[in-house]
Amino acid sequence: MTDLHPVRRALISVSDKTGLVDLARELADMGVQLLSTGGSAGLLREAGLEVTDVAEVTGFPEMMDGRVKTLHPKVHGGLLALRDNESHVAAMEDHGIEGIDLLIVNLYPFEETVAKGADYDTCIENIDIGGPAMIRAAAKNHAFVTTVVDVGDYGLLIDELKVNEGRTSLAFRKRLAQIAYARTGAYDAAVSTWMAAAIGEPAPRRRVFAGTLAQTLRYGENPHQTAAFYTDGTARPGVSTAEQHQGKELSYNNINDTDAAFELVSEFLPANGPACAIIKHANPCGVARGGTLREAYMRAFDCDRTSAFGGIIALNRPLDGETAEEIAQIFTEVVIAPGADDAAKRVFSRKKNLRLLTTDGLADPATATLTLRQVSGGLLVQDKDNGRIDMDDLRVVTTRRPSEKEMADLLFAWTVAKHVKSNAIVYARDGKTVGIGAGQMSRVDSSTIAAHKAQRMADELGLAETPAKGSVVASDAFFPFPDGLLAAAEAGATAVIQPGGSMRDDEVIRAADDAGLAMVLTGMRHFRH
Ligand SMILES: NC(=O)c1ncn([C@@H]2O[C@H](COP(=O)(O)O)[C@@H](O)[C@H]2O)c1NC=O
Repeated sequence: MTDLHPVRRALISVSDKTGLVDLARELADMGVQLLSTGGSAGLLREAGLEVTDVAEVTGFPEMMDGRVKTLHPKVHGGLLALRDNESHVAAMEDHGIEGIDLLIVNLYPFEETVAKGADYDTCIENIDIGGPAMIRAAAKNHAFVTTVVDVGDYGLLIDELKVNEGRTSLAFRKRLAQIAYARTGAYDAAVSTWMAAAIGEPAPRRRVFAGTLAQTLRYGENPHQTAAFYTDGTARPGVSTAEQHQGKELSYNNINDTDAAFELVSEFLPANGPACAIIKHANPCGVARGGTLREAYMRAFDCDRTSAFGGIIALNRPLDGETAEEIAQIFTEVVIAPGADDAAKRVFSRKKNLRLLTTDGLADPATATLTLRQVSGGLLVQDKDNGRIDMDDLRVVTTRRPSEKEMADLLFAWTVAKHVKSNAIVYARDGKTVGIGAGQMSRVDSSTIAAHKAQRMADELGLAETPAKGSVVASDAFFPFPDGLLAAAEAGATAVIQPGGSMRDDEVIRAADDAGLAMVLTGMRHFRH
């Protein structure tokens, strides 16, 4: 196999024409002959470059609204022919096929068209056929042909050609071929995913997921694991789309925790007041509302000062200077917020290791997206838990109704519990968590841990009594027995929110009545594993 292969003839057919003229000019200067399709050729000609229309090569005009332009043996033969195979060379001579050494194609903007919410027919018309066909052909023949599918690779191509005096190396062509197949694969993944949604197919027989490398990571969850971060093109505000203002690169665990933090704080609409969530190991260790952002942060911090050290902080409003000053008092890994003012940025510039991320708004908790989890030999796919309840969805099942204040705290605690790993128990009072029990195999243990954390908060802050006294408690799933509920009552909770639905609901409700608790059932569970 020849290693360095000369580029004498290039076919250019691009939808995104960014950087095209500059690239083509460089190629022309190197003596490369340019072939091109309608719009691309027009642009190059306007720029004064000499171009041959593909239609002239094929002998057929572009037709059917561009559905057929390059689908012709003169194009595909030129891309696929093995230059060192006698019968291929003979076929080229017999049929007047000239080799194409370089293919520059980017595809109809199908993904962007879908993202804009275009109608069915418009999406269909934006499925590129000729482009992927050429890309796959050229990439298969990487022994001789160079395939460029990303505008971002134009510079690399020119450098490669300059270094090798108008030729490309096999290693370079192989690398670009891999990128090319990933591009056509991702393109078809987008088409099939869109079609599944369009025809209402929730579990298509074959499912393809695609991602674009956003960042290679120094390591994974642990230093001996390699890792990388891929984005799926979704424009959702959050860790994948945020702007990083300072600090070193995010790690695997940072990305995971920042996502958990921002998704949680996004539950709290800015119009309903400032809110803050502090996350450690993907679980909240403090969540609070406040009159100001600073107050929301301080109240969240007070829930579990020990765990908050080295945490990830998410805010539902743009970060201001006074909140930044407060946050800067201890070591924090990441702060994410829908904006940050100059004063805040000035404060953080003193903390070189702190990463500040700003987003374009909050993530809509009601958006229907998918979550994926890998198991050995497969992927579990489900809708993201975007279930939400309000006051009207609650069923009061105890003799005593929750007071208005209890009701507000119940809904707050329930919202937080949705973001805590199961079994989740959350104590809350006055719009702040006062004890969170996460990820235990027994609900009673989660209850006990949450109560213990509340007591520790009392000790740390020098409070006269545990803040669990007079709190409310949320449980992400039903209490199978009265024991978990009684543990909460013993800790001082006065009202309970839980899904209900246990075989022993009657027993649990009786126990609540006997303990003087008010209890509401949501009819919705929020397991999170
Ligand atoms: N049908 C074909 O034979 C065909 N060949 C190339 N294309 C696409 O046409 C676009 C470029 O068109 P133009 O140069 O006319 O702006 C590229 O995105 C390319 O992938 C085609 N269009 C759609 O399939």
